[in-house]
Amino acid sequence: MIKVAVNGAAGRMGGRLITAIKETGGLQLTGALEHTENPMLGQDAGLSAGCGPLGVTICSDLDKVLKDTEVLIDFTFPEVSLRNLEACARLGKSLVIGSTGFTPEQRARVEDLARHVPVVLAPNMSVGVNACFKILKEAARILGEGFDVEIVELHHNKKKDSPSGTAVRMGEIVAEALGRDYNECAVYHREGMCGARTQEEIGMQTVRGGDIVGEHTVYFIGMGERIEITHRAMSRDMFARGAVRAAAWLADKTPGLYDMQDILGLK
Ligand SMILES: NC(=O)C1=CN([C@@H]2O[C@H](COP(=O)(O)OP(=O)(O)OC[C@H]3O[C@@H](n4cnc5c(N)ncnc54)[C@H](O)[C@@H]3O)[C@@H](O)[C@H]2O)C=CC1
Ligand SMILES: O=C(O)C1=N[C@H](C(=O)O)C[C@H](O)C1
Repeated sequence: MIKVAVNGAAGRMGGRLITAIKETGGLQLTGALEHTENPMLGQDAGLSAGCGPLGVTICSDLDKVLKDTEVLIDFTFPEVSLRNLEACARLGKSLVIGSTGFTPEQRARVEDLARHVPVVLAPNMSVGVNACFKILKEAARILGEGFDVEIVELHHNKKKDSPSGTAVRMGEIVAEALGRDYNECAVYHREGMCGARTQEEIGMQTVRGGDIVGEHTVYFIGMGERIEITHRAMSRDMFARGAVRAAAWLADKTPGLYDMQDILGLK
């Protein structure tokens, strides 16, 4: 049995992760962690997730949980995931990070710490989105400079980071395939007499509302024709199943920074 714990256990993803661990053979839930102020502290993690009692109490003692855990799964915030990665590096534990919104400096710190322990960092754990990443690279390569690229993402009204980690990754993939630097060509805002779009820019648009789980469309807009590559998430379960698959995959890996493309054999 691979011993797996979840950080952010009472969150939207936390509940789905606990359910996915319960439903996956060969994995055992060894801990459910939450913020010290979370009202679900002391509750059974399975009851909180809605999948029946599991005998694991939601707590905030990271070091205690890590002692009896091989892989931690963390869907919270970049600052929290980084702090937990430092603890994992200290104690020799593996970490799957689903949190999004990392700054370049935070991402560099993850890369640094991943020299000591195995880490998966992926803005989207779904098979469908990772297939889109592959398709986008090929589409950008084929379509080249003659098509304007615009990316639109839609998410629920509680999402804190913008654009989504997935949309940024899509922008990076397209930019790289076109020989551009994403940080230089991404345009997040257009208002007033801002002038015509340049050929190089990649427009990044964000929509927030209601309970949208997550939608991403990359538009390749040419003269007289347009290609739209869209992924729509209908529930959070496939993100959770992807993360749990990543945790099982990571259990026997050597230290290093991996992503879902490694796990799915897409590299
Ligand atoms: N990589 C992927 O496939 C996906 C990534 N995400 C990302 O996962 C993250 C979480 O998303 P949601 O679950 O929707 O958010 P959420 O806000 O519902 O859950 C976050 C949980 O983390 C807890 N938390 C905050 N600080 C903590 C701390 N110091 N220690 C322990 N727990 C702490 C909160 O109390 C909350 O329960 C976001 O960054 C989101 O973008 C979401 C879905 C899929
Ligand atoms: O916050 C979310 O909900 C999601 N976040 C991820 C992202 O930022 O890309 C993945 C998914 O779209 C859901």
